[in-house]
Amino acid sequence: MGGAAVAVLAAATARRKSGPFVSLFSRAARRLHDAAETAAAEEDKAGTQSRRRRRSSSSLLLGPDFLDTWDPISRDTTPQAPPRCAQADYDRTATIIDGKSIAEDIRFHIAEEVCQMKRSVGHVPGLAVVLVGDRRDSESYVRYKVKGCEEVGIKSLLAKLPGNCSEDEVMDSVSRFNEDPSVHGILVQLPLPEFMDEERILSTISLEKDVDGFHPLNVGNLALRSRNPLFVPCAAKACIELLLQSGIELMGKHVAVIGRSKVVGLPTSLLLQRHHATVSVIHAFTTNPEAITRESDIVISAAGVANLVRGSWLKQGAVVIDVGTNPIEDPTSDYGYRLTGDVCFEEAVNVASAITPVPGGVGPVTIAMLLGNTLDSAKRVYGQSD
Ligand SMILES: NC(=O)C1=CN([C@@H]2O[C@H](COP(=O)(O)OP(=O)(O)OC[C@H]3O[C@@H](n4cnc5c(N)ncnc54)[C@H](OP(=O)(O)O)[C@@H]3O)[C@@H](O)[C@H]2O)C=CC1
Ligand SMILES: Nc1nc(=O)c2c([nH]1)NC[C@@H]1CN(c3ccc(C(=O)N[C@@H](CCC(=O)O)C(=O)O)cc3)C=[N+]21
Repeated sequence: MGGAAVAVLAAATARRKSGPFVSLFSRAARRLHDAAETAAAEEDKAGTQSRRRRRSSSSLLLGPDFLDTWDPISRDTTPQAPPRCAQADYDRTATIIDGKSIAEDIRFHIAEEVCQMKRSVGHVPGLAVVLVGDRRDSESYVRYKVKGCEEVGIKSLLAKLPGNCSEDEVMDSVSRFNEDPSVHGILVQLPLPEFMDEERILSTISLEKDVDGFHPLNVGNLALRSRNPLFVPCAAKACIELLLQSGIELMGKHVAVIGRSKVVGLPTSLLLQRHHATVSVIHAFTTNPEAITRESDIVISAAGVANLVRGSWLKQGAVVIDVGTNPIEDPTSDYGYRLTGDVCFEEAVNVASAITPVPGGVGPVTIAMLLGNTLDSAKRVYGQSD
C-alpha cells in the first residue's frame, strides 16, 4: 500500500474511534501526519526516496502516484531537414520590422547615459560573460555582446573556460565576478556542456547582477502581479520592445507564444501578461498548434525549428515576431550555412501585417536589452535609478 493510502486509512480509523468533533479533527490530523511519516520512512527504506521528494505534501490528498508534471519525457530529437517554404509569387503585404535600426537607437541612448554616469560618478557599467567550451554559435553571440559593450562604453570582461572544465571552476568564475565591484552584470552563456548542472550554476549569480533575468527569484517576481523583478530576460524584452516601437497594441490581444524555455518562451509569455495580452503557449507537445496560431493577432515563435510556422498558420494581418535563429546548410554562403528563423518568411510576408526578419530582427534588440539591463544595474549601484 502507498504512503498516502496508509495515511488516509489511519485518518479514517481515527475518525471512527474519536470523541467530540474538535479533538477528533486534531487527533485525526496528528494521526494522518504520523502515518504519513511512518509510510515515508518505509518508502525510504525501500529506496524510493527520490520519488517521494518530488511530491508536494498536498499531493497526499490527490493520490500516491500523482505525477511531477516536469518529469522528463523522451522524444525523438534527431535533427531533420527543414521543410521548404513556397516562393513568393505575389506582392508582399507585411511591413518589415527593422530590428537593426531599433537596436541602434537604443544603443545610442545607452551610450549617452553611460557618458553621463562616467561624468557624474567616475565609473562605467561592467558586464562579465562566462563562456564554457568552443561552440561556434556561442562564440559568435558572445562576440556580438562584447562588441555591443564597446560601442556604448560599457566595460566587458570575459572568462573563457574549456568544455572539459569542472562545474566548480565555472562557479568560481561566477563568484569572482559576484565580488568584483566593477562588474554590474554577469551572464553565463548557454547552453553549458551537458554534464553541468545549469540551474546550480545560474543560481550562483548574485541576484543584483543577474542581467539575463534567469535567477528563480527574478523569474518568480516576473510572474507575480504585485512584484517587480530586478531584471527581465533580454529576448523577452526585445519582443515587447519591437512590438511597442512598431505601434502594436498588446492589451486584450491574443498572442501565441511558441516555446516555453526560460531564455525566451516563458519570460515572453509572462511579460505579455503584464501588458494585459491573452497568451496561448505552444510547446513541443501541443497538438494542432496551427489552430491556435490562426486565431492569434500576434505570433511570437521561439522554438528553434527552421520554417516551423507556415503562411497557412497565420491569420490575415497577424503580426509575427520570429525569435528563432537556426543555422541551416547553404553551400552558396561564405560559411557553408546561413541563419534562418522559425517562420517561413517568404510565405508569412504575404499574410502578416508586420514581421521581423532573421537576421536583423529580434537578435540585435536582444543584445541592446542586455546592455540596457547592465546599465540599469550600475545605476542601481550608484544611486542613479529612477
Ligand atoms: N534572436 C534572439 O535574440 C534569440 C534567439 N534565440 C533562438 O530562439 C530559439 C529558441 O531558443 P531557446 O528558447 O533557448 O530554445 P529551447 O530549445 O530551450 O526551447 C525551445 C522551446 O520550443 C519548444 N519547441 C520545440 N520544438 C517545437 C515544435 N516543433 N513545436 C512547438 N514547440 C516546439 C520546446 O518545447 P518543450 O518545452 O515542450 O520542449 C521549448 O519550449 C533558438 O533558435 C535560439 O537560437 C534564443 C535566444 C535569443
Ligand atoms: N545566457 C544566455 N543568454 C542569452 O540571451 C542567450 C544565451 N545564453 N544563449 C544563446 C541564446 C541566443 N541568443 C541570441 C542573441 C543574439 C542574437 C543575434 O544577435 N542574432 C543576429 C545574428 C547575426 C548573425 O549572426 O548574422 C540577428 O538575428 O540579426 C542571436 C541569438 C541569446 N541567447
